[in-house]
Amino acid sequence: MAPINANDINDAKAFMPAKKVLPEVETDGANGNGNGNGNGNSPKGYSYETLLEIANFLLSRISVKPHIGIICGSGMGSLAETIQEPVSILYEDIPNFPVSTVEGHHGQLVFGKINDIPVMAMQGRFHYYEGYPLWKCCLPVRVMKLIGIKTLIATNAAGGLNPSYKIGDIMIVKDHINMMGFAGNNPLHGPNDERFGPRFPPMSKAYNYEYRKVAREIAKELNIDNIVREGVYTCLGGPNFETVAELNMLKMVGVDAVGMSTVHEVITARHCDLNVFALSLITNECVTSYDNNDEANHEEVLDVGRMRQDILRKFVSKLVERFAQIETNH
Ligand SMILES: O=P(O)(O)O[C@H]1O[C@H](CO)[C@@H](O)[C@H]1O
Ligand SMILES: Nc1nc2[nH]cnc2c(=O)[nH]1
Repeated sequence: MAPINANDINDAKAFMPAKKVLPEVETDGANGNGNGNGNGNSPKGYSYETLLEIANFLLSRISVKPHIGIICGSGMGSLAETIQEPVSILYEDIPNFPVSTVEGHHGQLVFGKINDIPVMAMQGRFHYYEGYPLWKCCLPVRVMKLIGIKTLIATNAAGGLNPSYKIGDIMIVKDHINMMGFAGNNPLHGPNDERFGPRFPPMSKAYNYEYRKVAREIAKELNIDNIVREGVYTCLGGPNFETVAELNMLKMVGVDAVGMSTVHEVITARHCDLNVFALSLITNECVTSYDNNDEANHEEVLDVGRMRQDILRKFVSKLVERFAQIETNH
């Protein structure tokens, strides 16, 4: 056989579901996991001033400041299609902004209104497995804070680990387990900038209780309470889906749904005092038995997102309306 060369290795990218050029893997920490000093103060991190520049760039493009930020999960980008009077800005046109590389993540911000409430939606989030350090995955959350957003609604696609969960269920996230954090990989790793928040932020009330209660009420009003659950989410680094043994371990420690996002975004959001609501769309049932021949795959994840898009749009637009009311009353 002909010897393998660098071009052959590059050709392997053709088999990846990437739609854009992959980012350089950023290893600005001594441990090579991309997190060392990566909280915005390292030479390779982004300073408060750089984030402010991004925020000001965005504010110069819009006429109304958004109150609520929405992160659209894999295959859930159509949530942003409910936005009226939309102003879309591609990530690649925003100075110093990362770009989306994953199928099902369009790669743009959409500003406008949902039920008359000014919002900003990320049609595409950034994942650790794309090669971004966690602080960079969460950079848009800090930008949200700087442009005046008070509430973050994070959505994600996740595997259902709780045996009672079905494909297409929507799980209100009541808590998370930061598995990557257990190994020291945290978006807040590195020097702390007090202008964003404290060195040691609490996480015991990460997912706003009032929002969760209202979300359950909305589920009843929309007659979808039979598919709406409440549970614990965890994020693993990905990009591979989990082994049977890994899933059984997660189940034992109380995880209801597993994905590859959200946890670090929520930590960053709580650090800078955003109110947080998160939901998981259960896109696949996790395989916890060696007798089960099913295998998780990204196409199915995207298909379930499409299948549930109408319900999710209705649900999220009600959430936006009611969360805004709660904030006005406070
Ligand atoms: O968490 P979101 O971005 O919704 O996507 C989830 O679905 C993808 C795997 O199919 C992974 O990116 C996982 O994190
Ligand atoms: N880690 C992980 N992420 C997912 N995203 C959608 N489904 C899954 C899953 O089963 N596992």
